[in-house]
Amino acid sequence: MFLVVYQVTDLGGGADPVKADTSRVFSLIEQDQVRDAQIVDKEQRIELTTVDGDVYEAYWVNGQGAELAEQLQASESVEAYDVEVPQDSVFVSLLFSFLPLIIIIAIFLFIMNQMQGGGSRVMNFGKSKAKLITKDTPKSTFSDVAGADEAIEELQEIKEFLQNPAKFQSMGAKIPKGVLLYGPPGTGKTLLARAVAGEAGVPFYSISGSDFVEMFVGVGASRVRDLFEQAKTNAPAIIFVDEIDAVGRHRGAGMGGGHDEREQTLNQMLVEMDGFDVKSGVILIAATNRPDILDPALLRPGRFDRQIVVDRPDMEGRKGILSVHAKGKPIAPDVDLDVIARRTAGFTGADLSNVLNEGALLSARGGRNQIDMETLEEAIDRVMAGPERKTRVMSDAEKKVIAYHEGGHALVGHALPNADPVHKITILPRGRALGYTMSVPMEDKFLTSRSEMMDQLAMMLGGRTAEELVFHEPTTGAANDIDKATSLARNMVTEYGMSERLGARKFGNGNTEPFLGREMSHSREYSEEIASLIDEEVRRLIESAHDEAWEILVEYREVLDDLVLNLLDKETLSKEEVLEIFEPIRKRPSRGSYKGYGKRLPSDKPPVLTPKELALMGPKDVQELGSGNGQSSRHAQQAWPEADESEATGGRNGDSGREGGSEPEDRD
Ligand SMILES: Nc1ncnc2c1ncn2[C@@H]1O[C@H](COP(=O)(O)OP(=O)(O)OP(=O)(O)O)[C@@H](O)[C@H]1O
Ligand SMILES: [Zn+2]
Repeated sequence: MFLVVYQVTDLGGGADPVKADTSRVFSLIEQDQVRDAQIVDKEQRIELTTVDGDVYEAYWVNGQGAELAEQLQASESVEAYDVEVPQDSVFVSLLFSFLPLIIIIAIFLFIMNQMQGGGSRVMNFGKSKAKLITKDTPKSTFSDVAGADEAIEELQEIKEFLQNPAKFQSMGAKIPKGVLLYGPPGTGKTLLARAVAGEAGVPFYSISGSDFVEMFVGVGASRVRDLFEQAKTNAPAIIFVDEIDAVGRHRGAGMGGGHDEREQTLNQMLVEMDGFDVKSGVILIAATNRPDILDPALLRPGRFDRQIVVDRPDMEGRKGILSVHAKGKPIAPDVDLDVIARRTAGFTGADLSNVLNEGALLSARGGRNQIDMETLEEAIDRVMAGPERKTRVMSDAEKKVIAYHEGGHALVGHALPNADPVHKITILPRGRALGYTMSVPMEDKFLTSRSEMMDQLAMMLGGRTAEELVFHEPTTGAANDIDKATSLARNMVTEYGMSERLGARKFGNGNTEPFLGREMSHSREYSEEIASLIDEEVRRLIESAHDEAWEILVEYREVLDDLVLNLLDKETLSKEEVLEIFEPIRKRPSRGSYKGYGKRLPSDKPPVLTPKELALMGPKDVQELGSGNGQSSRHAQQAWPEADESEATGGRNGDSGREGGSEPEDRD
């Protein structure tokens, strides 16, 4: 910073000054030899240019500065002189006094950042603020959501409230403050929440729980406050918190006694929820796929006390979702959405929308102007197992092993009475699988019987068994099958009470996904004896399934060879082609009755008939059934010959269809 006295001229012009004695400088000035000068007060230095153009530099002692200035001013030859008083700017001096503090804070931030898992989040949390909370008024309506009729019905009330809060308030109606949507990823929870806002025409504030947690200390809680403030000023409105489990986990259950930041955020959310009431016209909708780990405080009355399941769609639902997403796409006339819905058991809405999108991409790439059935079939395979890897080169020997392996699955499955029909076999590598056999259940199932599980076990082991039988050498290809078979057998013993020796009891088995502290208490809820008994029973189930697969494959070795030849030739066989090859196979009889009753004798009385079954029977049969004499009871037994073995068992609902069936039998 220059303190300019008089006018500033070009000082010195860049020539290097010659060092001169102070006395010389004084005398030069006195003799009017100096043209201009620059005084640097702080350094007690003077730089001068003589009338001859020489440049000198000299230092003076403290106090001489004023004298110099006086002399310069008095001198007649001096055209200009300049005093420079270098002074630290306010900013610089502040910087220096706060520098230690700044360094400390920087180190602290750095450490915090490291603790939060690295990255440069601290540096850009200003940025993330912008995208963290999004606000819009969605255009979507309930008609964009298919296959979730029950959820929509439940949300109807919320929509009506948001459309006219005053009406509900004047009636003193109790409206839930919070609605929790839970279900697997991609089932349309976000879509539903947006549809409520769209239907009611209210603003939709959205934030994701994991974003909260990723943020920097103390910010999470204040963001929650912001969010509620904003929503309240724009009420009626919806606040949508996706992945609420990220903040709403059981408090104090994290590693090392809990995550402070998360807890603060959660507490703030609870405070906000308690603080607003129906009058505010704000409704909180949260989504999670882990409702089990939520802090119970969140689920208490007055908070998320309305809970709605959003599950994988059933066949009708899948068809509906497919039609929603087919809208606006050029679908070829040969496309039958019914067939596609049937083939996609276990798919979520997101998967199905992917199928149509993949179909559109494939068609565009292939230069077609319509999406046809064949393309959609290919799209299903892609969504199910990743894109076909045509480039992967497989040796002929490996191809043969894979063909026998897949053939083993298919043949065993076909020979068993309860396995799902084979839909397709391929030895084309896809995703992580080297080949797969796809079987499709006839209908969505919510209960799986013991006999069905036994058949599934044998089918799972069919691939490995074929390798053993044909090559006398198993490969790594069966690892995934073995994994699945083991967990199924283990579940049968420890979850579904299907072991005769252990009875209908549950044993925590660590098979369920471990979470929080629970994992530990899970591992041992029973004695060593029980543990080894469980192992023995699991082993028995697997062994008997293995034996069964072996028997079937030995019996139909010729059919297996035939199938393999065809597979090596065509790589993919359709259902019809497979059925033709399997022509000689006779289905095995139903398996022997379940002995798990112990001393208890099963009733020989058949179950009641459903109205549909009654309608199918002639009037004579009904009469006989109703008459109650010995003869009719024998008749009834014949009408239901498998009375004592088709014992329906504790169901795995929903995903059972996928478990046993349509998932690729992976050979990785
Ligand atoms: N029931 C449905 N009807 C129509 N489309 C659906 C349905 N479910 C999902 N989709 C499609 O899948 C996409 C993803 O669904 P969405 O994001 O709503 O799932 P989500 O349950 O919120 O998933 P996540 O738990 O991963 O957040 C939607 O944008 C929509 O295209
Ligand atoms: Zn396999």
